[in-house]
Amino acid sequence: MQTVKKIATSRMPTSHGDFTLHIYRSDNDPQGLQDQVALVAGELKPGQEEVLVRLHSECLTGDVLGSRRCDCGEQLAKSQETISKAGCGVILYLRGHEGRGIGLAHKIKAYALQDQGRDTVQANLEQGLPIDARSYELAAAMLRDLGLQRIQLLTNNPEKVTRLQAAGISVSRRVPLLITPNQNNAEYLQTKRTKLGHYL
Ligand SMILES: Nc1nc2c(ncn2[C@@H]2O[C@H](COP(=O)(O)OP(=O)(O)OP(=O)(O)O)[C@@H](O)[C@H]2O)c(=O)[nH]1
Ligand SMILES: [Zn+2]
Repeated sequence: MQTVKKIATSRMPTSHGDFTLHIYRSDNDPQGLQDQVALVAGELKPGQEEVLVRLHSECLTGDVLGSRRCDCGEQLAKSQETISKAGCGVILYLRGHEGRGIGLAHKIKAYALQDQGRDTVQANLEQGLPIDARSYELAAAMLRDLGLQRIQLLTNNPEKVTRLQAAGISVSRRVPLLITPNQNNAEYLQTKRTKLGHYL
C-alpha cells in the first residue's frame, strides 16, 4: 500500500471558488519531484461519507494552455465550481497521470498520430504503450489521509470507479461531469465513448 504525507497547506481562493490546498508527498518520491495536490472545499469530518470527489488527471495542454483537443480544462473548472457550490468536496490534481499515464511527450506524439488518422487508443498502442497506464494508489492514500473511505466520484469513466475501488476506496455513486464538445474534441470524445466506455 502506498503512503503519503501532508507537507504543506494554505488557503487557495480561485476564480471557481475558495479552497484549502494541501500538498502531499509520496514515500516513493522523497525529493518531491512529483508532489501531489488536493484542493478541499469546506470542512471534512473524519469518516464522513458521500463526499463529492474529482480525481483530475494532469493535462498540461488542456488545463494550462487551453487546448481544445480534450475536455480536461473545462472539466477541471466545472468540477471546482460544482464542488465549491456543494460546500464540501475534494479535487485531487493527479500528477504523473499526464496522457493517461504515458507522459507529455508520448501524448504529443499520440496527437501527431491522431493528426495522421489514428484515434486516441490506436495512437497509444502504435507507440507500444498501454491505452491507460494510470494508477489510483496515491489518490486512495490521499483520500484516506483526508479521512475519506466512501465517496461520490465526479467522472464519466466507469474504469476510474473500478480502479479506485481496487485501490481500497468505496464509491457509492458516479456523478457525471459533462461539458459541451467543440469541433476539435468531438472525435476524441466519441472514441472515449465507443472504445473506452465513457458515459458521454
Ligand atoms: N494518451 C493520450 N492521453 C490523452 C489524450 N487526450 C487527453 N489525454 C489525457 O487523458 C487524461 C484524461 O483522461 P480522459 O480519458 O480524458 O478522462 P478520464 O480522466 O479517464 O475520465 P473523466 O473522469 O470523465 O475525466 C489527461 O491526463 C490527458 O492529458 C490522447 O489523445 N492520448
Ligand atoms: Zn486533456
